[in-house]
Amino acid sequence: MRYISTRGAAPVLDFEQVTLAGLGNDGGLYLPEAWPSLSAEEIGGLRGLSYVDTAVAVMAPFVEGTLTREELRSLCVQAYGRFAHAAVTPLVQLDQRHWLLELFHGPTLAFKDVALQLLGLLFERFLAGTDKHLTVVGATSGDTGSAAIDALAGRSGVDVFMLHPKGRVSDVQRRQMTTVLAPNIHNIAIEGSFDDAQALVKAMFNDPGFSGKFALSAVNSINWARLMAQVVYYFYAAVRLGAPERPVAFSVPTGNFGDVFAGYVAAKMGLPVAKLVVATNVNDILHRALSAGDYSQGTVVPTPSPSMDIQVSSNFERLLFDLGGRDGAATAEQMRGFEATRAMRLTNAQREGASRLFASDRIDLDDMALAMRWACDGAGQVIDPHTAIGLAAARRADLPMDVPIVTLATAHPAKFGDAVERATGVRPALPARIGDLFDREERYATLPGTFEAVTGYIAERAVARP
Ligand SMILES: Cc1ncc(COP(=O)(O)O)c(C=O)c1O
Ligand SMILES: N[C@@H](CCOP(=O)(O)O)C(=O)O
Repeated sequence: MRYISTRGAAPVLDFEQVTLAGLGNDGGLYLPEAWPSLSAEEIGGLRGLSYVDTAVAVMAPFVEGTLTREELRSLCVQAYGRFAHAAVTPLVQLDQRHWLLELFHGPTLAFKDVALQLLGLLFERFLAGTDKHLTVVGATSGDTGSAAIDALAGRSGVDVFMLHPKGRVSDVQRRQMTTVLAPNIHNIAIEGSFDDAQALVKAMFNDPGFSGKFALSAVNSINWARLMAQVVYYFYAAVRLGAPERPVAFSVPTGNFGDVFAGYVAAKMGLPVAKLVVATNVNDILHRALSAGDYSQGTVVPTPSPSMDIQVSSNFERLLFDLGGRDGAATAEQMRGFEATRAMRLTNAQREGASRLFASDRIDLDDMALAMRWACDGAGQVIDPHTAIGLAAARRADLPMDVPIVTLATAHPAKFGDAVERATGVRPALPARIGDLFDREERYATLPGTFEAVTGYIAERAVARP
């Protein structure tokens, strides 16, 4: 499999190269040159398979030429062996139509573990026997950071510099990052929002002086391997609910558009997806883009679903490229326009293409709390604020009654205990394996959110290219 950039001017890469590279050197995001497809028979054949075997069947075409099926299987056995549930991502029924897909049984209690446990092992494999030293630069609104740190702490050949917006992640999220004291982990709280942190990371990749000096790599969903691993659970859930004979809809709490783009990839591969509901909180750039063609950046408003407090959604560029006829030059121009004015209109082709598969909704604080209470009182499920946004949108979505709707449960409720308790009166307990989180020592730096401050800090600690 070969990978091309959304902006058309970066070198074409294979799977190993794309995993190590992260962002394209033209500022674009990589995706497969062509979507692989699974026939209805092959999708039917996934029924009854374990998570690991489903993962191998779904991901094999993406790693072709780099990993054999056996090598991929062995990495998946290791990655998913760390999950606390035998089904890895179990489905839970709420009522006749509504289901939760619990994606939070990994080591750091959010859906990010599904991809990052695998990515950590891929880095290890691709670095083994080389003298390469990777400098991972990442931005987090809370969950990517802890999952990446868990996956990479103590690994040789890689340093992680993780930027989070100071005071804008939950206490559990912050401590999951800052109490990991391995020497290759460097947490940085920046003054600013997640968007500021993400812009700094992209600027580091795009700065020839900095990216020429350090072998930069990414753990955010700009890294293709992240999305590839997330495609798996759409297949895993849908075949359990009757695919390929029966279409299934998904409601996805959305911020950076990575998780829902993985659903789009599943549909492109042949999975019968009735609808992908993009559920945002009041930071609603994606809802405005999909419902009115208006992709213009607002000011980030802090909410009880902090991981979705995002106003510039990285992966939207992948969708614009794919819907716009895969024209790299046109995507580059559209993105340059956005970067200059912080606003862009979707073309008619992009709007029409998106409306075939996507619906969207914006969920405010009251509706988020209502969804938490509905799940708790009506179905005995305590859910986190992000999942609640997905569920609220799922319950309002205009879909035929016979289509099952799966809401992606993206985080464990204990990560957001205060918000859950406020809405439901129930205080979810931290799982025993991190029960002592609040007794652990924290270590992190606080920096102004400027390119000079952050790159200066990293340059003093990172290993330069030979
Ligand atoms: C708990 C949780 N839910 C939802 C999201 C949004 O996912 P995405 O950024 O892939 O759209 C995030 C952050 O990525 C998250 O951490
Ligand atoms: N919500 C995310 C933001 C980063 O998203 P990513 O999927 O691009 O890594 C987080 O928790 O950090």
